Amino acid sequence: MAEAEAAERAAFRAQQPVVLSISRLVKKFGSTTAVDGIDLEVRQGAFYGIVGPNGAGKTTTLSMVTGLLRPDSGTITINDLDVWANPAQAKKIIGVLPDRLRLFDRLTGRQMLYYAGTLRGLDNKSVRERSDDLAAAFGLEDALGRLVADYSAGMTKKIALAAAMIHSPRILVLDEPFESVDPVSAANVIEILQKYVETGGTVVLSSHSMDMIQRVCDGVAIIVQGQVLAQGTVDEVRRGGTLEDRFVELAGGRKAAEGMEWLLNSSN
Ligand SMILES: Nc1ncnc2c1ncn2[C@@H]1O[C@H](COP(=O)(O)OP(=O)(O)OP(=O)(O)O)[C@@H](O)[C@H]1O
Repeated sequence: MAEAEAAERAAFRAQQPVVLSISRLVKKFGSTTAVDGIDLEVRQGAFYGIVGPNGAGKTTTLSMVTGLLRPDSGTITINDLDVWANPAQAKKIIGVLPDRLRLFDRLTGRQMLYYAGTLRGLDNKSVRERSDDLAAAFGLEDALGRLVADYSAGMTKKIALAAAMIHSPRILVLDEPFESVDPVSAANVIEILQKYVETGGTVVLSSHSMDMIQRVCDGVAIIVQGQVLAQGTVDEVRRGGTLEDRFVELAGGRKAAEGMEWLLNSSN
């Protein structure tokens, strides 16, 4: 986005209320500290990206934010509501796209949206109307009658995203929403999400696509080994370079070819 526009948006964003606050969050799995004291604040209307190398703790963090995984310590509040003290209330205002999709895939797309909507308390008519709107927005009109088990990876991602949005949540937490999604569909999804944040919704997503984050997000956090090493507006974090350069610098540089002589010499 243009620099002046980005600065204007950042100034506006700084005046918005904090909708997600993460404080001193810790999660260990045995001897592995997956999340090591994370502090983060996300304001209303933000399009916020969380990036980090594989195993950095992104999914673990987002699972705790959405009430799926209990933290060892620390607090998470959404709209001033402590997620782990009031999980049922908090979940009403969150839409979740989890990382490892475990869907009821013996349902058709329409049945899955019906299930998601009804579970969130919507009546039949609203579910039907919203399902049609979402299917059109995600280009899934022709797939609604088919079993989700038979969807491609990208289609599965899109139906899960539609299910996450059907109850019009105030905050969407999306773990790698663009993985396997083709570029045209990704652009459509981004457009939908941009409209959503323009009308006061908030998006928090994790992604490995630095280009996309740099292009569409206004805030970003770089997480490495369970800690936030940089956070702020995308311009603050990238410091004049690209987000990818800053990411590689903080993640410890490239070292892929070291010690791989056996492979590199294999054609001799
Ligand atoms: N259920 C679990 N049991 C044991 N260890 C786990 C569990 N879940 C995550 N971990 C470990 O916690 C660390 C953080 O994992 P996490 O999935 O949060 O990383 P990530 O940043 O989402 O990675 P990726 O980009 O590869 O998806 C890793 O070392 C992982 O092996």
